[in-house]
Amino acid sequence: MSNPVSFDAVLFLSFGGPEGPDEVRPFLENVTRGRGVPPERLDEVAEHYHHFGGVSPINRLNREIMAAVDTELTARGVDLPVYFGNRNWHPLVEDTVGRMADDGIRRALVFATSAWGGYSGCKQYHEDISRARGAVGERAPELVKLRQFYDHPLFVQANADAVRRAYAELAASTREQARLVFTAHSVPLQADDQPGADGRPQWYSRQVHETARLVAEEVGVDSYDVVWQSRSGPPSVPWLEPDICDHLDEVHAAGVGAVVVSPIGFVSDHLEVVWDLDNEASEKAEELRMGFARAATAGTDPRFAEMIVDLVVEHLEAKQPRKLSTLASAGCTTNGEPCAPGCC
Ligand SMILES: CC1=C(CCC(=O)O)c2cc3nc(cc4[nH]c(cc5[nH]c(cc1n2)c(C)c5CCC(=O)O)c(CCC(=O)O)c4C)C(CCC(=O)O)=C3C
Ligand SMILES: [Fe+2]
Repeated sequence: MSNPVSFDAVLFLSFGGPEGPDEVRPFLENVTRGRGVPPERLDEVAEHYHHFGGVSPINRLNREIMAAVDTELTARGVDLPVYFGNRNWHPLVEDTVGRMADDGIRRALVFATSAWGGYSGCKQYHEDISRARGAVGERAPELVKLRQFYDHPLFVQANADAVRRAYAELAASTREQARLVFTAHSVPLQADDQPGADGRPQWYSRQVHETARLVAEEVGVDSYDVVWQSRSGPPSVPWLEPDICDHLDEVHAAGVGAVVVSPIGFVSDHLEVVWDLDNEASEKAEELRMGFARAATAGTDPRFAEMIVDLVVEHLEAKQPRKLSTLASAGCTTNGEPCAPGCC
């Protein structure tokens, strides 16, 4: 007799990125489809990709995480294949879900590479799931997305250790006085104002602040900042602020001599991290003659893959969630249903 709640695969669902110069434009067009991003912004972002030969590191990094997840699943005795699908570039999630159907997959757990609630981090992944299933039709497997993990202890610890390593990179003379600055992707204020699963607005930014608090606490730093990066859209539309570069001016004027920048908003060192932080923000710090150390993202830490498997096992065995915050972790729904009516 078959177990009604058994799963036969994991789907690793991410953003996607181009892997060659010819792919940059079509990728950007997929990302911004109907989203009101001005063409000048697209030209500018295309340049960032071309600076790296038109190749985003995101797919390679995701494949590395998936390999680690595969090893960890085996180590924990969970026999599930891992499939890879993206929202904006190949392998596209529609094609992957088709392949899963061909392979006879009936029900899969979905890990999306965003820790957060909100439109881009949660609801848009639900839309991806629902669109992919629609494209495949009746044969499509049931897809259950795993919950938001912004406060999972392994995510917090991986980020905290990266912050400690970044402090160690700074010259000893500036280390003591260095300011800890967390960054995450900015979003339009209107998007952040949508109610979350708890019915209150600022679901995304509240979770980012919560992760920052938990990571700072783990590192033992009691004063820090949360700022935003990579804003796009027309200048007339307000987004979360301040931007990291404006913030560097501000802390410099206040006498800060060095910063540790921790991109907790992202799970890997993809293009928005390496361009906007390692190029733009680090250049800005150099202009200001401030010490600058960028903490690693959590994805390459072995604890990140361990956390993914933890989330899988938590779901399979209906365990108590391992979470450090009292703020909710929503996002776990079937076939792209919203977390709650009107959520994110
Ligand atoms: C909250 C958030 C996350 C974190 C949660 C998550 O990880 O999901 C995230 C991740 C990422 N964002 C990425 C890249 C881009 N994001 C863009 C545009 C936008 N992002 C937004 C938000 C977020 N984005 C928003 C509100 C827009 C405006 C247009 C829209 O409403 O959709 C654009 C278009 C150009 C531009 O407008 O800058 C690009 C190229 C990459 C891949 C980088 C690589 O290739 O290595 C990743 C992981
Ligand atoms: Fe949600």
